[in-house]
Amino acid sequence: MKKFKIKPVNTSLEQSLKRKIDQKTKPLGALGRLEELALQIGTIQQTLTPSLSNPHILVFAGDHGIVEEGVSAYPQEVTWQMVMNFIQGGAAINVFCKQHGITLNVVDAGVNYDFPEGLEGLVYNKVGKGTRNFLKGQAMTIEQAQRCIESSSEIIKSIHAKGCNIIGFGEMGIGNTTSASALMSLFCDIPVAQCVGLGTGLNESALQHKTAVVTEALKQYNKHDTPIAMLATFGGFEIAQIVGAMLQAAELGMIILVDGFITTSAYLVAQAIEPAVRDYSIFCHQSQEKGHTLMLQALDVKPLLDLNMRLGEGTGAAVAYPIVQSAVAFLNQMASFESASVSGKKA
Ligand SMILES: O=C(O)c1ccc[n+]([C@@H]2O[C@H](COP(=O)([O-])O)[C@@H](O)[C@H]2O)c1
Ligand SMILES: Cc1cc2nc[nH]c2cc1C
Repeated sequence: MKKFKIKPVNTSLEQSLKRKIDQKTKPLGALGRLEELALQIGTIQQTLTPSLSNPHILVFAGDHGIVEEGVSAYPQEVTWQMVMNFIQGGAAINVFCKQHGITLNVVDAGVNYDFPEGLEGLVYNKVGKGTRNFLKGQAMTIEQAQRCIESSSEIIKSIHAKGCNIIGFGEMGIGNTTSASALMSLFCDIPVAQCVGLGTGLNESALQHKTAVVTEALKQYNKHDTPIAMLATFGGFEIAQIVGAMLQAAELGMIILVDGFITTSAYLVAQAIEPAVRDYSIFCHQSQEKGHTLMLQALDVKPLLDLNMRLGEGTGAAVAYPIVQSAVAFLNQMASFESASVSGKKA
């Protein structure tokens, strides 16, 4: 198994960054969460003048054998059809990436479809044509999970080599909220019923069925399983590739933008493998998918946005990006009390 060397961020600059933030022409603390972001980014980059360069969002796509159990409101072919939509520029994530100057890459991590060769904008990294139904055995082999992690880490290295220092992750995969719910229940130790939600839009009776499917599947869990074994048993190829991508991005000191419910489930696995991935991660939004609130609470993190979104694709990360830009911009560009000759707080 590939080992990632993720350094917890060095906090020695924290005091100087705080001082710089406090000297800006504003009441102390008045930029709220933007101040926390500026501090985090300055600490990640070890500078009082951080910058964001060549932002990317990667959408990992994969199919799920568990859809045989009737756990999604949409048919499996939507996964490949949406991949084509991403490539043609017509999805929500295309619109938001274009709006904010973010480069979008789409990765076929394991879609159950043979894409024609040479599609521009598609990264061919298929590890299997969809996972197996995890009600009937492991979704993928440990070897496949490892291959996902290793191959996606290579994708991140090549993007980093193009000068990218901030990267968001999104996903596309009919059925993947079922995997994410199973992972959440295991990694957060939260009862299944609180982890399962409507996904793309189930009705009440289908929700009960989905809950029963996850409950039954989790009987396979063995408490001696490693995070990789848990990922292989209940995950998806796109989820596993996001795990490798996050770990590699953190090793390279990049800022990681975490999207919604499924992406955060990948983060749970990444953090279980290497806890220091936390220092590099920004939790962009609170998805409307039921389990996401508890998942974020279990992680003790507060997302930047709560817009009732539940799309995935990295859309929460894309919409949060300008907020991250604002944090870096105020730190670099605002005047200080001294430079602008503004009186500071009364003693
Ligand atoms: O990101 C989220 O929070 C989110 C919440 C619910 C659904 N989704 C998207 O919907 C798909 C999975 O839903 P489902 O019902 O098929 O499991 C998948 O393509 C996800 O990108 C995404
Ligand atoms: C249409 C559609 C678009 C999506 N994008 C991410 N998940 C999705 C699920 C569906 C069904």
